[in-house]
Amino acid sequence: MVFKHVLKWKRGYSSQSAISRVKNVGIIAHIDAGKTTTTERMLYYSGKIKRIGNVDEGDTTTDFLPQEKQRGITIQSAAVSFNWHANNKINLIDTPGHADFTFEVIRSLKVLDGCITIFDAVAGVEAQTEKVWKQARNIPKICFINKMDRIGAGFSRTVKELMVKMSTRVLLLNVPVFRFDAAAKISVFEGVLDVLNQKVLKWSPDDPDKILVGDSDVGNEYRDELMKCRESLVETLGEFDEQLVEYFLDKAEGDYMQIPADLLHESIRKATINQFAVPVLCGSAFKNIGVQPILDAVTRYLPSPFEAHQPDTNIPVIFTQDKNNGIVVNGNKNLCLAFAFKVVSDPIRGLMTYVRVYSGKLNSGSTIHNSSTGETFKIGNLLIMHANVTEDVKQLEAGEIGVLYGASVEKKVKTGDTLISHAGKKTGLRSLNKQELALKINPIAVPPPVFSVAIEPRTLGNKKDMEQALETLVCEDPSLHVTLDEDSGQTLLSGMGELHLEIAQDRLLNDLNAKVNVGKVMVSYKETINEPTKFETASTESGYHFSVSVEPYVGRKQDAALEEWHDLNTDNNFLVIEKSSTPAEWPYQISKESMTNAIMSSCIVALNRGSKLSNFPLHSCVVRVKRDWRMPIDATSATNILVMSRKLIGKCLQNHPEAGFSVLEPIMAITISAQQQDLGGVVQDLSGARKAIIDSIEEEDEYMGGTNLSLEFEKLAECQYLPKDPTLKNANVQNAGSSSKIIKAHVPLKEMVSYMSKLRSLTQGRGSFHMEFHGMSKVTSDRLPTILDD
Ligand SMILES: Nc1nc2c(ncn2[C@@H]2O[C@H](COP(=O)(O)OP(=O)(O)OP(=O)(O)O)[C@@H](O)[C@H]2O)c(=O)[nH]1
Repeated sequence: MVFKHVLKWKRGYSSQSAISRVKNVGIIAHIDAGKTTTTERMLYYSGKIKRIGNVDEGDTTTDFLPQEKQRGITIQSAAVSFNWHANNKINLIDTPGHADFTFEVIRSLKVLDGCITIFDAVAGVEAQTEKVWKQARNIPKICFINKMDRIGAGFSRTVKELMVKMSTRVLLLNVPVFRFDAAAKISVFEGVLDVLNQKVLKWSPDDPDKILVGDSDVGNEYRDELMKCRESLVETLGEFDEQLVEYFLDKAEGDYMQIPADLLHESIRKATINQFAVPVLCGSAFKNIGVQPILDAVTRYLPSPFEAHQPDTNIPVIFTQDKNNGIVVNGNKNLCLAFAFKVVSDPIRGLMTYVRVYSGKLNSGSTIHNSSTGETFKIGNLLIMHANVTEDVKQLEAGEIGVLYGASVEKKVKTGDTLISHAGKKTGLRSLNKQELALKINPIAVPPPVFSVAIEPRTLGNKKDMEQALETLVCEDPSLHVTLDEDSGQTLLSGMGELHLEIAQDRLLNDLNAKVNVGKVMVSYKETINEPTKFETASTESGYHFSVSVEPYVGRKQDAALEEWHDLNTDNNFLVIEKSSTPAEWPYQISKESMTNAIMSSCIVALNRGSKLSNFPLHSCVVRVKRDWRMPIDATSATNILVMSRKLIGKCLQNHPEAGFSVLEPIMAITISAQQQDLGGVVQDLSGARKAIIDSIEEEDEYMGGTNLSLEFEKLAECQYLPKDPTLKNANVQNAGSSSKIIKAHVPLKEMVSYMSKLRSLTQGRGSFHMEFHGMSKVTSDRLPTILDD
């Protein structure tokens, strides 16, 4: 397939003006809000696809994995590039909404400059949307209130909830327009009132290409509404934009209707980029209503790579704009800084590494330095992705998202690595100084896994293939973890939830053709240490001396002069190396990084093996290396340190009394929506059989989420002009007599296995729930025997 819009776009856009027309945006929301449906319409209206696919028929562009088509849900983020109005290029990532795939969202957010947040107008602000909104805190957003065609859709109710729950001001760019169907006695959603251009836009329900644009004079029917919306918009912008206030008072003579749309566009753009407020639009993606205005808003208000929040780095750097070279780090126009955010295994190309280039240019065939691993190698080919279709390119420029692949890159780059190269053909990396080569973009935090399954090869001969397939799986999705229990020889695959593991298993068996047996889903328990162990010491005649202890992690009281902290990036464990009396100049032949990496590897293996109490991996522990450590000056390998430190940690754990450890279990925060008549059964089941702690039960209409709601935004929401929600009346007629309640509780994960089917039977399918990891908690003594028996 050839994308004519891609070809039209003039690549090689080093000039400032071209980069400023690129938008790297993500589409985020709770499951089923309509992200993929909206993405599909955007692709259609941009001309990128000729036919609209639908989630329910399994033929959308971005949900192309067989598992996505079968289940009608997004599992992996898919990137598509398209143009909007000739010169604006949008690189869009459709992200999954299910909580089990949160890591997929987090890693996409890391490389995005702006977000479109989608809300289901009936469900309002849902739990996962709140969560991803917080994760995207540095990223400017626009909001789309979708599913306005559904009975019970509440535009204003959702906007109010949005303001209060997300603590944000809103800028209503359009508001819904309804037609009253006298025969059915219901209000039917048919378009929007465009507040800036003072127009009514109506779409034809049967023909996605027809927009029935109203006259610029909106007529008496909508004039009053338009005035109120404009007044509210200008008043909100006026709090932020003095120039707009001046224009309003002087040139517009205090008339909200006299402010030109262009002036408002610029003001909204500044307010959005500075995260003073979020623009809000509405529509129904499924009915093809209100999608084009989202694309206008993306190109007008979301930041270009120039204006976006630049990434956080290990060493402070200065990002500047250069007329000819785009974004430049520390004034070095030849330095290319890129970040790997995803690795995918492709049956033809092998491992494909998705990167975002932040500065300079990444050329195919150039030599790059992976500053996260210290390795240097040549890169092969470069691609730009359009969902599952590829475009070969010679160069990726600052602001672009593309893919590296080829034998020379395979296994040399993993998710979260920083890549550095130099554009100079002759000198290459040699022209970069030590600091530039050590520059790292802060990696992506991997959430802890809560469920596991045991995996075993069907025959001994399948073992190697199994290990390779698991390696590929974890390389693609670092939120999956593989651990090997050395005593039992059992391999465990752990993930974020039941669905996450189900999909991983599907992929393992069907895509990677692993011949394995998979056990039943189990909760991932951990254990922790209650007080520090004794120091265990090893000294050799050849000059090695190490003393190690294991202690509970109680926060990071780092004293940089005395000790160095290293995050083991798993199970909240850390390594602390106390500073020895090493001279300022490192005297040893092996580097400090090699020594540290060897001890870190030992910590991970030894802590994973558990203690005398159980063999659950240790969590929230600190391995401390006492300051009297030393090693032979002329040692050339870190193997001795690796073996020695692993044995010492094992000894610390084995010599510590069993009572000095506690088992930890994952606790989940759950939010259940149930109707009044089902409430008793649901609450009884939760607090009885499931050992839940019920935090609150509230009326759904009054429910506004967490306890830290900002009073300031509650007040602002009261003052914000919001039109009436006529379809709420339709819903009230249909749901007369049944009010919904929201139950919030904390429950051990063990008690929530297969809860969906239980809730269905308790509520006759009317209830729904959302669950997210809250934290690890010590298992009480009454429950411990059952867990250890399990
Ligand atoms: N009535 C109505 N249904 C919609 C609308 N938009 C989406 N849907 C339906 O809502 C369901 C979920 O849509 P998706 O586009 O898959 O939602 P999503 O947010 O991408 O879902 P995940 O990626 O799995 O989180 C599908 O059945 C869609 O047909 C809309 O505007 N109106």
